[in-house]
Amino acid sequence: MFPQRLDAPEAYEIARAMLDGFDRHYRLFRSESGRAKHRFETQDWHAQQRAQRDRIEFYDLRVDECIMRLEREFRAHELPMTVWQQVKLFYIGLLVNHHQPELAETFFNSVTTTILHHSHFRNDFLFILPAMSTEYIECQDDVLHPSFRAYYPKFEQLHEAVRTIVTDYNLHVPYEDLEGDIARVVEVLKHQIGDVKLRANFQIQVLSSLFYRNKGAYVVGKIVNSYREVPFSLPILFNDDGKLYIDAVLHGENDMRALFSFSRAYFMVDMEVPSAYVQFLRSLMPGMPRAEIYNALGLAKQGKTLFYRDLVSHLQHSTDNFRIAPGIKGMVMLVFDMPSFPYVFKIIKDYYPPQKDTTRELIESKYKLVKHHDRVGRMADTLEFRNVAFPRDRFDEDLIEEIRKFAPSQMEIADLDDDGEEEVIFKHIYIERRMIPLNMYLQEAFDAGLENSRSHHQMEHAVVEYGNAIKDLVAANIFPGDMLWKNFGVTRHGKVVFYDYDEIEYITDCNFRKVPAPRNEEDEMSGEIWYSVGPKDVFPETFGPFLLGNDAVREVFMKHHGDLLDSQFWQAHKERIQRGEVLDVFPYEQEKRFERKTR
Ligand SMILES: Nc1ncnc2c1ncn2[C@@H]1O[C@H](COP(=O)(O)OP(=O)(O)OP(=O)(O)O)[C@@H](O)[C@H]1O
Repeated sequence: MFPQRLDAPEAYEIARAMLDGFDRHYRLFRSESGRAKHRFETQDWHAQQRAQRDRIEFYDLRVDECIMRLEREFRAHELPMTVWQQVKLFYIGLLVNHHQPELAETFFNSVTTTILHHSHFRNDFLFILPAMSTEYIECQDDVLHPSFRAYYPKFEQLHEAVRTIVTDYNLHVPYEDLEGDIARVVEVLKHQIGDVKLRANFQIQVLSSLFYRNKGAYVVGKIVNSYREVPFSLPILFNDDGKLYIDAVLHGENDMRALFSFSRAYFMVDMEVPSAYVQFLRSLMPGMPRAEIYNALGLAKQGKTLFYRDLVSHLQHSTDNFRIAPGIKGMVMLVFDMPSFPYVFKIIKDYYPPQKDTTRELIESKYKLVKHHDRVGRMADTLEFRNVAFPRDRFDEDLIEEIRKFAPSQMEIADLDDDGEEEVIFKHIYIERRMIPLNMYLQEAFDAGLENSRSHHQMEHAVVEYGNAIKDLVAANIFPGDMLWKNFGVTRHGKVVFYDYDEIEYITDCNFRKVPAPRNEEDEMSGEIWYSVGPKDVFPETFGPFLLGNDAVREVFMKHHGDLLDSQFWQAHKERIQRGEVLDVFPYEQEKRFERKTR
């Protein structure tokens, strides 16, 4: 109901207090992101990774603070709905000319749903849809610092233009060989522009802030010529002498999507108007949902809001049902999907088989670990929802039965909004990108016959990528725990990504051991494990029998990744991590990197 009169005396003050809460959040978020430049310049990689982790918590902390203030000053949970409706109108008024209105609306939703203990479903005082536009936000103060900068060189001035672009970021560290780097960059850019006439609008646009993550800083931009746009990114890294160099030119939508993938840590970017960054990035990657772009920028709550809107809209424009996900069922997770929607939904079961010695809390803590950790392109990010509702009539019966059987505590079926239609409400659910489970991908190749060169290549690719995925995880101090094929998926770009987190451990917490030699014949003949095994003991040489039953798979695996069966490999990495070394894991293929004299 739209209030006819704004007659609640406290409504304006509450709206003001909420916006103050949000503004404080964004100020802190932005300054932490802004400090990434200094951490990069001083090569403080541990601090960079710590900041990436810590920043994820900022949002919930600020929401809690804001709720405490509203309770203290206004006894917020006792306020009637008529007051909240007026608060919302004042809040909208306060958002005129705001630079992050879409984030502030989401903040409003987070605060009010917590205070009112309501589900997200169809509350007319929430921002179910955005009230404020984010189009063209740039303000007068920002004229000197627009979200992106445009450079208009002539073809023969490209070298100077790239030099200006790079030096405009004002990094306080010298380059090892800037002119050489620029020459290499220009060569690739020229190739991308192609042998075409440069039109009057020919320009290079770059986002005004660098994108920082781990040990890299990235220029992100596009070349515009007539109606054609070529997205590109320049990764800037440090050499061993503490000098900078440009490592590659990434170009085209696929390269950009790999850079911004859901399987990597969030970027640190100093942004006054995040929606302008998102709009620019969307023009580089039209196929990437805005939700995932917000996530990649560290604005995960906004990502969640947009994801939910996309899902609701998808439900309105589709007719298929939620069903049990294809593949081998999980022992601790109940997984379902909808064929027309590229995500999977995961609920923690209430009961697990005896070999899974775990608890709901432990499983949640493992998922949280992954959220906070550098996912190095090898672990899928998850969105976490509580009390989320979907239409009952979009569920397959056997899925409902499966949930009733294995996760009854997680599901309620009710008509929430009294419209005569039932909803299925999930207490707690994880959502992540759908991939092809690696066991199914391999099976596809086996079924087509490995004598067929295409299927052989598919099998080989899967096995090599699987090993690469494990090695990247190891570099980032992650032991996947359960390394069976079924726990990995293949993305649309053919990358292998891990998604089963319930047995994940830090490499540094594991003891990598060789299987001891049998003490006697009895030991040798025993089918049982006769030696003592601690809870964190891992025996890499025992991985083989589970993974390598197929001869062709074994051959490829042993050729490329035999070291994974050697405890020494794991132990050496553990020691390296304990020494504090941070390895590079590049969000692009090795072949993309420039040849350099020293590296
Ligand atoms: N992101 C995904 N994309 C596609 N399928 C998935 C995805 N995540 C899970 N699945 C499917 O659901 C199954 C179970 O998922 P998951 O491995 O997360 O559950 P689990 O209970 O932890 O498994 P386990 O029994 O190995 O511990 C997978 O084997 C796979 O078939």
